[in-house]
Amino acid sequence: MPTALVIAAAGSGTRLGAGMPKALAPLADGRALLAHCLDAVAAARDAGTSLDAVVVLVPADPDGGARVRAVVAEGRARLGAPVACVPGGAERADSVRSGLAAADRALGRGVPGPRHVLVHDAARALTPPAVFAAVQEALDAGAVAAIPGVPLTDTVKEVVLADAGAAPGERTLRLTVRGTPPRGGLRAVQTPQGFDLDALLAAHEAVRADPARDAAALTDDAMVMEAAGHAVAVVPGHAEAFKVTTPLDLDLAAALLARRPADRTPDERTAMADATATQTPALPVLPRTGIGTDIHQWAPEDAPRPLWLGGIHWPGERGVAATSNGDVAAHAMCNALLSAAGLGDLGAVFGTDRWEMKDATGEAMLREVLRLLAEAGFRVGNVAVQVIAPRPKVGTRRAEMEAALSAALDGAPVSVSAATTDGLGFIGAGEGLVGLATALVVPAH
Ligand SMILES: Nc1ccn([C@@H]2O[C@H](COP(=O)(O)OP(=O)(O)OP(=O)(O)O)[C@@H](O)[C@H]2O)c(=O)n1
Ligand SMILES: C[C@](O)(CO)[C@H](O)COP(=O)(O)O
Repeated sequence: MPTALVIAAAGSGTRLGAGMPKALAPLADGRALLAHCLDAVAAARDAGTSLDAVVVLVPADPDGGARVRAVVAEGRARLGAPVACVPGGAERADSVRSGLAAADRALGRGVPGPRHVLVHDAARALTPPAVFAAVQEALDAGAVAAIPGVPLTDTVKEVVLADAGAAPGERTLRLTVRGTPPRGGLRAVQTPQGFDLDALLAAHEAVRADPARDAAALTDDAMVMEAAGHAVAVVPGHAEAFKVTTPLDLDLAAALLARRPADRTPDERTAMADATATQTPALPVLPRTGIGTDIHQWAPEDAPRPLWLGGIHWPGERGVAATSNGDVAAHAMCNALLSAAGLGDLGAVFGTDRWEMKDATGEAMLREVLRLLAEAGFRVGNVAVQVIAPRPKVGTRRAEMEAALSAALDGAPVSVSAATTDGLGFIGAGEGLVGLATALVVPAH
């Protein structure tokens, strides 16, 4: 599919306060934010994202524009696609509209089939290749719009200005809470945002022609598509796709750069890590172990349920009482992995507000835990899980369980074992069964 990338780099960076256009602001290694963004695009391309044209929106003022063009000139060879620089507008939406027109020209009209565009913020300079890939995959699968999103970690309030209670003449306006949207249904969205190019061109044109629309209120391009009535798919984003907006974000960027295996010498990396250590908390450097358990009651004889254990179905075996599929092996593994990464446990992660995970299979939970681990900078070393129950006979299907559980963890080694309790305790009495797991995780970089 012909695909253009539009990089919005025309902003002034008021909130960063660097005294220069944000695209030029140096990160910890002295290189401009936009240079890092171009590296991220090159890395995405190397990892399989296909790009046929790149448009970079540069500041409209001649001096800032020339300096940003110079950064593009230095990085263009790494992109492996024709690159055009176009002056941006007053608001991000104005800039993007100019970029889309340039993308339209660059890809050419009359090509059979859809043309795609990825709209990316230069300010999300450290976005990992996986985010580009997820957006492009969704477009290739037929989505007209696809955006990366991450679950929220803060509770969000809708607030209103209220001066009730203010003394006469008091000028202070107070904010009061109007409501609290359920957090499980919210996502913080990132870029690149991917679209059918012709649909996005038409949607931007429609909002531009609407005098009631304020360009400053159009904070992303998905909104423009939503206004035109298009469905917008959400794919997994990544914590490292954060937007450099305030000076604190530069500290986070410095910490990330110090741990990335970029094309720097070991001495350069050590120097950066030393410089960063004074500003940011130490990053994990050692393997970490974790422990997890899960216990379920057997389902009552008069309300039978299927048994899922170790990622596989056990026909003919009595299932467990649970709202999920009750896979104690997978759940114990999730707990052990979260414990190893210091991310809490299943209750904390999937508790009451991750409604999209309700009724999830054990494998889906493991995949989500793996994603959370990656976000926190860890990959899985290995997991050992033991089922404590007189039945089913785990040994007969151990290899199948190990294969299913390992597949859910992208191939990380999983070993499965089993034990009984010699008839003792609640397990021996046939009340329920236990999953017990240990996990080792290691820093991803
Ligand atoms: N008129 C604008 C405004 C923003 N952007 C780009 O849109 C992205 C997201 O905007 P933001 O982070 O808000 O950047 P600034 O507008 O530069 O920052 P501020 O709002 O603090 O001034 C940035 O990569 C920015 O360069 C743009 O191309 N044109
Ligand atoms: C497009 C965006 O990055 C999605 O989160 C965001 O809306 C840009 O907002 P900004 O205020 O222009 O930084």
